[in-house]
This record gives sequence, structure tokens and C-alpha cells, in this order.
Amino acid sequence: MSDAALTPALQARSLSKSFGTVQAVRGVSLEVQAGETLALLGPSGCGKSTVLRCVAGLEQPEAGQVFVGGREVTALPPEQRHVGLVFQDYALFPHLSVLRNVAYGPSMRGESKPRVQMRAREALDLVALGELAGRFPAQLSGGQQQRVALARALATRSPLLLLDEPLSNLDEKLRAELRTDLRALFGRVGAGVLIVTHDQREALALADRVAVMRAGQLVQVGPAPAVFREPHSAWVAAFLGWPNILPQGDGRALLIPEEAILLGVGEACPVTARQVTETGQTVQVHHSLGRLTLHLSAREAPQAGDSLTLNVDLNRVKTVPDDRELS
Ligand SMILES: Nc1ncnc2c1ncn2[C@@H]1O[C@H](COP(=O)(O)OP(=O)(O)OP(=O)(O)O)[C@@H](O)[C@H]1O
Repeated sequence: MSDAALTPALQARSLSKSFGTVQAVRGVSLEVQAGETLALLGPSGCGKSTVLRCVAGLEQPEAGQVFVGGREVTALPPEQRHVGLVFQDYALFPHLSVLRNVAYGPSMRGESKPRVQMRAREALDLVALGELAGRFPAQLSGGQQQRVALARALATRSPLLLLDEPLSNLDEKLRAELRTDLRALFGRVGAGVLIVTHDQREALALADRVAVMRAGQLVQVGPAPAVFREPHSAWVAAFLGWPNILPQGDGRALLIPEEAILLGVGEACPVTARQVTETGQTVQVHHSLGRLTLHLSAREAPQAGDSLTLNVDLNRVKTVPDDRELS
């Protein structure tokens, strides 16, 4: 493997940034390898965008360093950092054609006209919009505009792409389509990708690794499926949507995965609440461990009368620190 392939696309070391009395980012360190997608995930206001903006050079951190492709860029302005940016309001130039929008980055870098055109066409082909090169942004759908914004970032051939909630302005159907497209696209271009999202599904669908942020700090970083399967704390589990987190009153909580709940054997548990969903029912039951929430498929749902017989496989239950009350 060449040295270039071994050099991380991004190294952010101990970044801190405050706005007045708000400490938005506290000592965040991250690495994104070439060809890897890392999703920065966390609730609104936890500092995700600020990390991205510090990396892009749109904010100056009080402390910490940023390296892009092994080169320190901490003191450089955004245009000298060699990163491709895609933000949620993709801000295409309305008076320029799709091709000229995409060519804008390379042309600003003083490349020859034929080369600029070639780069822009290649980038448009990557996002499957080559045929719409002559249109103007207003003549495109939201999803197509978002793909133009991506092509514009790709055309810079930056070793690092930064995406801030790139799909958030799109409807659910388009989001689902683009998620699949983006994953394949990231695989093809070989750049490191740092993507900010508050949408767990998006993170899981797009990213190789996820970094979960809480109140300005990283609280768990790891391969996406592993973080979703094994949250290190009750707060991370709750943020990732785990329905069954049972406080133990000793600063710890039990995490009960869906597959640990075995139906049809064991304790008869009174049903305390029931809600019909698109795919079946969500029921709450009173179990000796505590209150449990279960999703029942349409096939299982009729079995739920006033009580539900179930067993919790304790071998699959994890005990984690219950840190949900910390600020
Ligand atoms: N320019 C600014 N001036 C003052 N406070 C700011 C500024 N930018 C961000 N903040 C504050 O810093 C904190 C982190 O904001 P940031 O936008 O990074 O969060 P986020 O996790 O990206 O949130 P969201 O998901 O809602 O976009 C918040 O408390 C926010 O109000």
C-alpha cells in the first residue's frame, strides 16, 4: 500500500470551540481514513456542525489541530484546505448551468478550461447527471440539485469530503434512494468522508464508522453496526433508539435487545399499553425486570390479549453505566 493510502484523509486533534459561554466542542479528536466514511451523530446542539466547520476552516477552534491528507491546515482559510463541502442548503448558483456550477471549484483553482470541463463532466457522470449538464438549478428536482452539490464537491478531487445533513431537505423516498446511491458513490471515489447527521438510519446506511457526540464531546466511536448493537452507556442506547433500558438504581442500567425477548415461554406479563403500527403493534408489558416495550408483527399481534407470555434471555442482556442524567 502506498504512503498516500496510509495517510488519514482527516486527523482532527483535541479541537475545542466556544461561542461566548457555550462550549460547543470540547477536546474532540477524530480520524477519517482514505476511502472511509465516518458519521458524526448526536442530538441537536451537541456540536456536530461546529466540528465540521472547524475542519472546513469556517470556524477557528481555540485549541486543537486539523490535518487534511497529512498536511496541517489549522491556520489556513477554507479555500486552501483542499476539502469538498456539501451543506444542507446546497446553494447552487442559480444563474449558472449545472455544468458550470460543478466546474466552479476547479476553475477557481486556475486549471485550464478543457481540464476544468473534463473534471466537471466526470463528476456529473459519477452522480449520474451527465445528461442534465445544460440545465439550470431551477429546472431540477430537489434530489437532482443535491446530487449537483455533491458533484461540485467531488469535482474538487479533494481527499476529504465534508457533508452536513446533506439529505435533510429531501422527502423520505428521495432520502432512501440517495442513501443507497451515496454509499456506492463514496466507495467509488476513494476520498475520506465526514458526514454530520442526527438521523441514526442515515448513519447506519452510509457510514463505515460512527462517532456519537454529546454536549460537545465524543462519547463512543466505532464500526457502525457495533455501536448500534453494543452502546457503551444508557445515554448512547437511548439516543440510538433502544426501547428497553431498565435503570437498576445503582447508577447502572440493563440494555435488553429485541432478540433477548423470547415470546410464548416463561412469565405471563400483563399488557399495560398497546399501539397499532404500520407493521403490527407496539405493546408495553409489566415484567419482573421492569416495564418492557415490544414490537409485535401482524402475525404475532393477535396473541397479545391481556397478558403476554415471555422470557428474557439474560445472556443477551448487557449492564451499562446509566449516565442519562449527567449534563
Ligand atoms: N455562531 C454561533 N454563535 C453562537 N452559538 C453558536 C454558534 N454556532 C453554534 N452555536 C452553539 O453551539 C452549540 C453547538 O451547535 P452546533 O450547530 O455545532 O450543533 P449541532 O449538533 O450541529 O446541532 P444541529 O443538529 O441542530 O445542527 C449550540 O449550543 C449552538 O447554539
